[in-house]
Amino acid sequence: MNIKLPEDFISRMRLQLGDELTAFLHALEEPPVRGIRMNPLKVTDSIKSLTEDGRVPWAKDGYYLALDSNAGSMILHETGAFYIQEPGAMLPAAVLAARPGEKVLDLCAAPGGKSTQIGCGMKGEGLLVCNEPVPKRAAILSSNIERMGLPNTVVTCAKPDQLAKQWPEGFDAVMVDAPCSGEGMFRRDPETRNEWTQDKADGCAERQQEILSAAAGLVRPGGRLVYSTCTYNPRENEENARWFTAQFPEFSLQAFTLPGIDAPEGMFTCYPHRLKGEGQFAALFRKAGDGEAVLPEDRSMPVPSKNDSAVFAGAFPDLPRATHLFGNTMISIPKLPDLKGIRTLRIGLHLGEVRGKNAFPDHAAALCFRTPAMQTYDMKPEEVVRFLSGETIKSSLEGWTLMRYNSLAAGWGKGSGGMIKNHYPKGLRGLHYLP
Ligand SMILES: C[S@@+](CC[C@H](N)C(=O)[O-])C[C@H]1O[C@@H](n2cnc3c(N)ncnc32)[C@H](O)[C@@H]1O
Repeated sequence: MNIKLPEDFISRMRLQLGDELTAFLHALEEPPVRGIRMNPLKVTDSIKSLTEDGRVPWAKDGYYLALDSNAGSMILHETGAFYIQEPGAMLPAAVLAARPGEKVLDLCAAPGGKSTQIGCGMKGEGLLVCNEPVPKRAAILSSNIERMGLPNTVVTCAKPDQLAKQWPEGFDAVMVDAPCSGEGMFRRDPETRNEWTQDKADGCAERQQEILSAAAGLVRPGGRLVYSTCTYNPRENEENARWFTAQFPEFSLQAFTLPGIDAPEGMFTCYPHRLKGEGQFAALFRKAGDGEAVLPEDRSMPVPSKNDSAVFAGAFPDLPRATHLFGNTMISIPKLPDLKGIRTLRIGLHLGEVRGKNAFPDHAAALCFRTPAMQTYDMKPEEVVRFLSGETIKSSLEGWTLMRYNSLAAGWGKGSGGMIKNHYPKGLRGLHYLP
């Protein structure tokens, strides 16, 4: 790795770390640390071949991952058995500690590392709104939410101030994992060293203040806010955290501890020479008072006709009942927040469609299925590789079939005349999956 660190960055880190600078610079030239988070909604036992590098102390279900692991190409990745995330990045959601039944907003959510960690902690109960203002990134976020099988999740694509107007004090907990100067990426992605300038970092600090200002209004009295970045820059981190409590005195920093982490002042930075992970900062705030998170319900969204509901429930009796129609898709969400005027990509669990007399299940519904009473087909490794590339599978089964691998659903197939026709989404098909 021959890309030099910017001189201004080194000078600032000297002031920041003093005697530790040499150890820090040395650590930046070491190989990066990788990690993986098992999906507790799908996997009950850890997957031995992927978890033998040991646990990440501060993150439930987090493990270190060998540098040369090809976990991202594995079929188990496609079935949502795990999410690849470097260990430092697992800290902010661990600090937020979202609980089942809460209303939680992840304001800067793509590609979904923190969102999926939060969603797993909520065990599919309550409401998780994942927002990403950049449309292409929001689509990736939505697909990761689907893959991990998280129901009760809404994916929006909006600016934070629009959400602040729509949902004042609507959430028990808000995550602000803000866009930043990315110094914590210098080891994992050395190219980022070339893009860094002090001016850019200053620009990030201003944008972070705008996002935090919007976030303040979204938290209910007594609720929590976690602010995080993947940079070491105090202007974006500690100074912004203190700026926030000065601007919004109803918020105060809260001490937190997690295994291997002690933050008596409510702020913590992962430095690679101190902890096994890449750079990450997290601050925990609590809003004064005590109040309920109230999200106005949307009563204008269409509901499926009785006939269509009956057709769908008849074909898929084990799926939850459809509560609304999102375009042509039947969805299930216990309480629908008011989404009028907000660009929305995903609402709750997408069940499927009814066309005429026929019901067609959605891919998301397959990935959310936990204990199917319906027809399943357990694929062998060579079959699942073919299934994920769009091929048919030989079988005498008839009708809709949940296609599984290692007890986890990979998608839908429909059996007819000795073949199971492939309903794995065209956009996800690929040839390079590994058993
Ligand atoms: C650090 S990344 C988030 C990573 C994500 N939380 C995860 O764990 O996978 C910051 C995200 O904020 C988005 N973003 C950019 N400008 C924003 C804004 N003004 N408000 C909210 N999010 C913004 C970026 O597009 C980017 O996806």
